Amino acid sequence: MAVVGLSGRLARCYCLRAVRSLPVCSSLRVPALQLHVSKTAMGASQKDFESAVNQVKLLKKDPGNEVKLKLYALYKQATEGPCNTPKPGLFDLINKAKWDAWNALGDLPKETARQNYVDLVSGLRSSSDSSSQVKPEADKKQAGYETLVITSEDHITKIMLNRPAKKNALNTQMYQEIMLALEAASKDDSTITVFTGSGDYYSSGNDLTNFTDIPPGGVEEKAKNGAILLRDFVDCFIDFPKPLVAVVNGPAVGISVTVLGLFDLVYASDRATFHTPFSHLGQTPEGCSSYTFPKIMGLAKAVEMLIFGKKLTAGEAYAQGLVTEVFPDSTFEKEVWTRLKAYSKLPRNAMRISKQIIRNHEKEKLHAINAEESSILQERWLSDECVNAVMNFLSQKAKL
Ligand SMILES: CCCC/C=C/CC(=O)SCCNC(=O)CCNC(=O)[C@H](O)C(C)(C)COP(=O)(O)OP(=O)(O)OC[C@H]1O[C@@H](n2cnc3c(N)ncnc32)[C@H](O)[C@@H]1OP(=O)(O)O
Repeated sequence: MAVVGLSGRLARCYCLRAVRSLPVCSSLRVPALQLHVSKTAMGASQKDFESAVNQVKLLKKDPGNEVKLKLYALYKQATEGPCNTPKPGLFDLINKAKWDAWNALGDLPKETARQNYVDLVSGLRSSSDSSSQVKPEADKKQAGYETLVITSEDHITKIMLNRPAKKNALNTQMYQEIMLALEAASKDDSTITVFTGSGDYYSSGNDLTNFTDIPPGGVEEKAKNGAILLRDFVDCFIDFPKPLVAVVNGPAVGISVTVLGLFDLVYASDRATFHTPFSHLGQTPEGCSSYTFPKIMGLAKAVEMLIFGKKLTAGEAYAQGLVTEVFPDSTFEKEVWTRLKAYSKLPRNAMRISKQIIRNHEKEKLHAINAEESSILQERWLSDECVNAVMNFLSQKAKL
């Protein structure tokens, strides 16, 4: 009984929430994992640490209570230093187990705890990855994703956003699965990677219910975690090494529009629209759009979209250079996939290297812009303007 309770309570602590609902993996055992734990401070940066905290949520398998306790203890040591809180009472089993784990770290320096946390997560990730390798057969739906449908066929990896009942709004799980999918696609044998949406929408952007799940650290912690997630998510697009194609099957909103500036081809159905209503939501541009949009369409048109929330038709988005080509909805799928299948036969390395030449000199700049946009949004999410706009949507008083 204690173990079951421990799992539930621990899951609420320090970014372990996502692990709670997943099945326990008996192949993940503490001694093997401890081999990955460095006993000396190797100097993991704060960014590495924050990224590891985020990666814990990506684990596909529950690492078990012992490892969760170890993660908890290292997290506390890394962020607060040695345990100096009173020991919980004998019958407070869960908090006592947590206290014991933290206290056992003694005077371990914060930096070493930070590094050990990063190493432990890295070990967990490799165990998790190797136990969930993609099947060798191509052209099969890849398992392990709940919010995406991923298929590989004709040297094309297709990532389909798959929450049609919610207009493919991006919830936290979808952000995380997309990052995983991009990492896998960057290494698989496909030549190009394609994003599309299932149902009538491409995507309605950030899932506004993301704002409702407040962690123990309160709204500030929520905003901080959101900014880290956003930065990591957009970084994956900036760094993606192969040609990236958006097949925009219907309306696109918010972050699903802004990251299009980081894609290499954007094909749109004539039913698609492109809408970035940031001011309406008390928010500000993300996805590097504060830089890519003025560059793509000129300052005047970028301002209309990003500050005044003007919704563009597919034809207008094409005229502004955001979209590569528009197709009639009735023949959209057929025409686009015929085109993409032909492109996918082009030499893989040549395409990859060409993308590098075209994009690499801007990468550093894009990472810096992404970091800045994310940190500005972290503040915005705490503003009355944003809170009121989200409340209005959630209480069904407002739609776009
Ligand atoms: C890591 C954080 C990054 C943050 C950065 C991102 C910035 C953005 O992306 S801002 C853009 C945020 N998106 C929105 O504001 C869109 C909100 N949605 C709407 O206005 C309408 O739903 C929409 C115009 C898209 C579609 O309208 P309808 O055709 O009338 O459909 P419904 O409203 O009935 O939608 C069906 C169903 O889906 C839910 N839904 C749709 N979009 C979202 C969303 N973005 N977040 C959460 N939920 C969404 C909607 O509530 C309905 O749900 P049910 O009522 O349960 O059926």
